[in-house]
Amino acid sequence: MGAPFAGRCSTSWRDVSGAARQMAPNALASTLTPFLYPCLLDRSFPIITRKQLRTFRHVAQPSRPRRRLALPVHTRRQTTSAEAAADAPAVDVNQYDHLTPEPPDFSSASFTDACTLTLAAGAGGHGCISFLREKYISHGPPNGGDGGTGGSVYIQAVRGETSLHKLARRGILKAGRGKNGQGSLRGGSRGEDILVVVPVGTVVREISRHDPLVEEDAAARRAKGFGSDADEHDIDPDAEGADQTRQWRRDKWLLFPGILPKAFTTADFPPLPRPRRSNLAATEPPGPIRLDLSQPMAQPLLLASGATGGLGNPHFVTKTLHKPKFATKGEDATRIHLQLELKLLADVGLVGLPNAGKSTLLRALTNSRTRVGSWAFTTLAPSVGTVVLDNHTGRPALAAPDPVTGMRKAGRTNFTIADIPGLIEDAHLDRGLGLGFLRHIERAAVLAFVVDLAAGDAVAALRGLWREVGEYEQLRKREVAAETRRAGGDETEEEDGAEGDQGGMVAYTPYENPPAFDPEDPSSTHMVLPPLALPPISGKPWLVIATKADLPATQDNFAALQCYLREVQEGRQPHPSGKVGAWRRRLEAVPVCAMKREGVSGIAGVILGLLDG
Ligand SMILES: Nc1nc2c(ncn2[C@@H]2O[C@H](COP(=O)(O)OP(=O)(O)OP(=O)(O)O)[C@@H](O)[C@H]2O)c(=O)[nH]1
Ligand SMILES: [Mg+2]
Repeated sequence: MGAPFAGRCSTSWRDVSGAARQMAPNALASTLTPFLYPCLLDRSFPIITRKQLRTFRHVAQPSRPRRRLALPVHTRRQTTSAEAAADAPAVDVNQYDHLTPEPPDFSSASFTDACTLTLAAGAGGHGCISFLREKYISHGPPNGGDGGTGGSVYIQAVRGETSLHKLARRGILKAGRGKNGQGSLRGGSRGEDILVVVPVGTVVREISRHDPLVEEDAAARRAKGFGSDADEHDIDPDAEGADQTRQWRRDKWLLFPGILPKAFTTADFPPLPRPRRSNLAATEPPGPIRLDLSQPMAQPLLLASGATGGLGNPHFVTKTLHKPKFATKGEDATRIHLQLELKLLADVGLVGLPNAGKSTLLRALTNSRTRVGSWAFTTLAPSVGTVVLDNHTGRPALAAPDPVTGMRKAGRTNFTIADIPGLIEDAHLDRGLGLGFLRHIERAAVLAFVVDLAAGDAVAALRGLWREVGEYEQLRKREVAAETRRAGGDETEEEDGAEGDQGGMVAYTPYENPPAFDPEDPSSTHMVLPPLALPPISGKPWLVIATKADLPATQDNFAALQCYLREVQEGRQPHPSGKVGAWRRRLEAVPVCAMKREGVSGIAGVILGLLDG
């Protein structure tokens, strides 16, 4: 019961409630509300408890409005079509346009293209200490089951996933722990596996790893006087004292209830069994993990196998010890700290200054609903659109027939275009949104430089864009070289213009055609494949799309751009990237007004020529 309201009003609740009981609720509401509500609001009503107030509120609820009866049809006033048109809000049905969209038409998907993630395999379940108890067998033999193996962590690249934002939010993913063993020799069940689903195009790099078994081995080596860099083959695992460090590890043993911990020092404990790995561990990729999941995977790939479970007490029966009252705990599991980086897979990458019209162009070419606005950095996340060719019927490939088979490639029915946020001058110094988004055009087969003809010198803009792309390429090379050094691989850096490397990255190939596994070769696993070779960015075919050609006084700018490209193609001008072996076979500039879809239809043909040529 709440505290009563204190007040000065002389009317008592009893008077009001007595009156209320005699009146119909609606009548009460209409009669008393003008009087009561001010009293209640300034808390001047005497001794009304909260419960009474609730009762009053219930009584004074205004009744629901009555349902109106439908009028007979003949009594309704018929409105003429002219009147209806005058009353209706002025909506121009032709006003909506895919290229000048309103905010509700913008797609707003969350997008994350890089994140770190910790994956923890499941720990093993504990072994069980149990003894057979049956009628007439009061002290039977030990029958504790082994602990279950922990859950494993798998990864799979699938089509349909487009972003890493869900994983970025999780931070850590843990597989299930194995269940403990039980009596009657019942082993614990396996822990639950987890599957990390990533978009196709994700690059996975291992940052660090916590492997309890490796750390225990290292500790054992140190205890025996070997340096941490001692070769594994130098150490005899069965040597006297090899398991000394594990023997007295209290935390590895489970004791029967009632046994005091001091029994560890007095009882004749067997040596702790050597740590075991589950059989699945043999199929893990060799660490440190570096994967390029550039294809959809038919099956998940194991990243970290669960730890093995502990041993039940029957394992410790000896000639002298018939009823061991101890079992071992399950092993701790591996934890891997990974960096995931998504590099969108698109055939064409749009590169341009902010506000150049990239997103409008993407909307003109595809059904993309990317945001468009007349200010810089409208686009904050990359988006990919698909250009459908000839209504999905495909078109004959332009490439020459294969000299061996004499067959032409299958007709292409579509190609994809990636729109990324705009680059500004000195983006490599982290101005604007930086260069990070260029990772999404790294794998594109063709680069389309989008230049705004109405925003000053188009040639200077093109040179500025190439400068930033060149800086990005240098940055990536340094990163890859550092990563290769960390992984203990080849330290030599690739020469400019040579085949691009992936920092020893292992490209994933579906399981259908696994390379032969050679048990004699320690480096041979089903994952080791030739490194992926991509041409450097300056070696990719490229074109220039000159936007806003509808605006006045842009013709001269376009003519100067065309002249510059012709000179670059003929070798009279250096390539804008400054690289010697850069691509300059067929340089074209396409003038368009993306907002009115003018000149856009020719772009698909030019791009197809570069893609298939
Ligand atoms: N006149 C004219 N305006 C255009 C054309 N293309 C785009 N615009 C306008 O230019 C402005 C910028 O267009 P966006 O497509 O958002 O430019 P963006 O390059 O994607 O810009 P960021 O996302 O900031 O990098 C918008 O107001 C468009 O309507 C064109 O061909 N002609
Ligand atoms: Mg944009």
